[in-house]
Amino acid sequence: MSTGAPPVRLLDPTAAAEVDHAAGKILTTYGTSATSSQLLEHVARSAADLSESVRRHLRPVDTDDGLFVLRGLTVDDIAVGPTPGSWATAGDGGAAHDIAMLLLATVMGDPLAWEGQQEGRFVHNIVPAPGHEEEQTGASSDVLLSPHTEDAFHPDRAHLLMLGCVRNHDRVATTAASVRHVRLDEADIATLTRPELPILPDDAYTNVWDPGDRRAERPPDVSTLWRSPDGLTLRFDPAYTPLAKATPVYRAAYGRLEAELARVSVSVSLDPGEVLVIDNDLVVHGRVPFKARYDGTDRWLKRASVRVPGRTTRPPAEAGEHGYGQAALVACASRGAG
Ligand SMILES: O=C(O)CCC(=O)C(=O)O
Ligand SMILES: [Fe+2]
Repeated sequence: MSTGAPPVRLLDPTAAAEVDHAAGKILTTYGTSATSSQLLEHVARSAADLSESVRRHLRPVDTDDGLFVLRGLTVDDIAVGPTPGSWATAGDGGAAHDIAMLLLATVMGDPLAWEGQQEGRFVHNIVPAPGHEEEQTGASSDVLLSPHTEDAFHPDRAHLLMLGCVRNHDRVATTAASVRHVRLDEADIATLTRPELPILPDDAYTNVWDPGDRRAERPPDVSTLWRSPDGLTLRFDPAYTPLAKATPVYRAAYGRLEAELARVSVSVSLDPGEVLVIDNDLVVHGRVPFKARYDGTDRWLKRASVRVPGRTTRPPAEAGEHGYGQAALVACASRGAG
């Protein structure tokens, strides 16, 4: 695995204070980061008022790395309180950071949430949880979280994924691999562009159709790779892809893509206050294994998802997919709600 340094965008103290101040005002008004339409409208208005300097730092991902680290925000390790024992008990822990994430998300596009994930909240808490150590979800720890496209099963998945660090004493790394750095021959790209396998919903969802549901009988086959007008993009989640059903040719090409992604993968150990912004069409992300502490000092990330209106990075056929009954909730902030 390569450890090439990711592009860093540094907010100066004035720009960082501006984001903190706007988030603090919203938190004082609502007393919670739980999202209501009023709070989202307030976030949209405040985001529209952020300075040119903040906006410049949040311009689209502009290198083939497909990501950047926003640095300059800070976290008070004492004031933020102990790391919650699971997302379900996180409540308003680190609520000011939730709102800061929403403000940043809103500058970049429309924040996105899911009815069936973390009770529809727009900012998720990613913390290790007892009993989930070996899952392929954000709550695991003991196992490698293998590289994946976020919410790969769904046609309305995020264009951008944001991971904001609240605490990471053990400097546990997120991994990221860009499809724009892989070397594959044209035949493999053509094979992996052909829809041959579905991607099934991951274990973090509570209310998708169960496998017995008649509507789930025909999971749509999807393209793993796609040549968009912008360049090559991918949709990849081997842990939830029934590879055993593929032809040997497809399996071999998929294996070569997986090996290339491992070759170009970089490790990003986030420090408190840093926000990793990942282009979910270019980059698959994961996390190295670690030992959870379960003592209130565990690693704690905030996660937000963003849709960018007008993007043309995906196969048109995706628009007809059912998404397994999972509804995306989109705050249409970038179009100036309120
Ligand atoms: O824990 C991490 O660094 C990434 C976890 C992850 O895949 C996610 O939150 O979507
Ligand atoms: Fe993820």
